[in-house]
Amino acid sequence: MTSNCWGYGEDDGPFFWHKGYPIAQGNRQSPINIVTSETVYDSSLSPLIVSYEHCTSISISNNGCSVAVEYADTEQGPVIEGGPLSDAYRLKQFHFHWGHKDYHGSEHTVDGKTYASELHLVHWNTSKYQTFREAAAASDGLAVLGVFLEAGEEHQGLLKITDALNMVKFKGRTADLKEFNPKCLLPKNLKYWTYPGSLTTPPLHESVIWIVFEEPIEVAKKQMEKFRMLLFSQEEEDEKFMENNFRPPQPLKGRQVCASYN
Ligand SMILES: NS(=O)(=O)/N=C1/NCCS1
Ligand SMILES: [Zn+2]
Repeated sequence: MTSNCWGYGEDDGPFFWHKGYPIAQGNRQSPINIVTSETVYDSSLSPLIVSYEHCTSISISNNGCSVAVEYADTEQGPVIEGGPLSDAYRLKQFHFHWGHKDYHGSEHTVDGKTYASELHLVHWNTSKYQTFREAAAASDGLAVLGVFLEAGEEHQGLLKITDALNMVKFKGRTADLKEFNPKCLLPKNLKYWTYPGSLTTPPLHESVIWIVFEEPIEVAKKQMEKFRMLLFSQEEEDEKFMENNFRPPQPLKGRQVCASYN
């Protein structure tokens, strides 16, 4: 399985990834099932500080496995710090994972419960590393915020994203998306779980400090349906609808999941 021939299909999906990426069977893989009765309240976890005031989003694109909004890599960019983080981590991009139907689609699960989708806000450690690429391969290089999406009321802040999806229907398409501040996509309550894990897509680097919010955000069914009209395929290829682009939970291998609340 070479670098760019992985996917979510029957013959290139998550159960095959270990052939090209042996780390898939490593000791700190993600996602995981969060067993709430086994999480441990860590009173040393300070509040997470989300400083998204200067949000220079650039574009929204269909990269063939998800839809991602990219941010400019500038000193004044949006950052997170505090919580389980020892350094400042700068927002690089955010993207989503979702299912064929609303009952599944998230990557992390909570006591076995799946959600319709999961938003990942991907940040990199600019205190210790020079580039995202370098950070993505380092054990403390990335911090990803995970937000669960469940079907319910229309999400006003997400409208700017779901209304732009028709411009990036095909793999490889990119469209301008300026000044989008993703703070509106975070839940009201920032209680979270945190644990050491990995990218959930190849190369599956074990470089992520995961921060998964307990409270889901609500999005309308029609907004979820817009994600499902995206395609894994390019314009001139046979249509393959982009759905079920999630990796199932991986073995915990003795890791401790900490809770920011008691
Ligand atoms: N889903 S994820 O956020 O863990 N995976 C990624 N791969 C490249 C950038 S983020
Ligand atoms: Zn992701």
